[in-house]
Amino acid sequence: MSGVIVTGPPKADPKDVDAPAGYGVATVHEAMGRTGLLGPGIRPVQQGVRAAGTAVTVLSRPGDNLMIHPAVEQCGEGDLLVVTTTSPSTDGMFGELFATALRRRGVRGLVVNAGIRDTQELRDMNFPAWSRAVSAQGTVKATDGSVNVPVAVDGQVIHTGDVILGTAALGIAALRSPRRSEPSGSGQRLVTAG
Ligand SMILES: O=C([O-])CC(=O)C(=O)O
Ligand SMILES: [Mg+2]
Repeated sequence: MSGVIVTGPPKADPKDVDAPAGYGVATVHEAMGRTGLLGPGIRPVQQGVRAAGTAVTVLSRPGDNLMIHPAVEQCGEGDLLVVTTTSPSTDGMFGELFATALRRRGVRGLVVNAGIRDTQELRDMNFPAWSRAVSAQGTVKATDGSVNVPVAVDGQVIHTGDVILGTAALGIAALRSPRRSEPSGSGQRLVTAG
């Protein structure tokens, strides 16, 4: 796989990120016309958290978390990291070390369409995270992939710059703004994870 790292992608307007943060996922999803709900395969790692952030996306090989490293470098204040793999995987590709690095950059949380580990530490850190699986299975750091390209997560395509909202109930939704189709990339989708 030949990868690409897109730097300096368009970011959501902070008011578009913070506006839905006070509402539950179900409310926002309904208000957006019941569109974009991701499947229930992505589950909260802990209860009692809510996160809203701008998507930085990662496409990795299964069982290989190399690309999360450059993705962390692309993350900044108010972002939320979204990771998927090129074929299904439940390996634990994210844990407390990555969470610590992301938190230092002001990142608000994580959605990983694969496995997560160090879950007790993530709860102790109060780091909001949603995943397909919990698994201590280690991953290699060997193969290139992509950062900030569109990624598919449980039935929806998430673009870098989309707004992601997560709460600790069931469900995850992706809601697309019509502006997203503009070539300038100035629009964002609202993605909710609950
Ligand atoms: O290091 C890894 O491969 C993933 C992990 O456990 C961490 O981020 O703490
Ligand atoms: Mg670890």
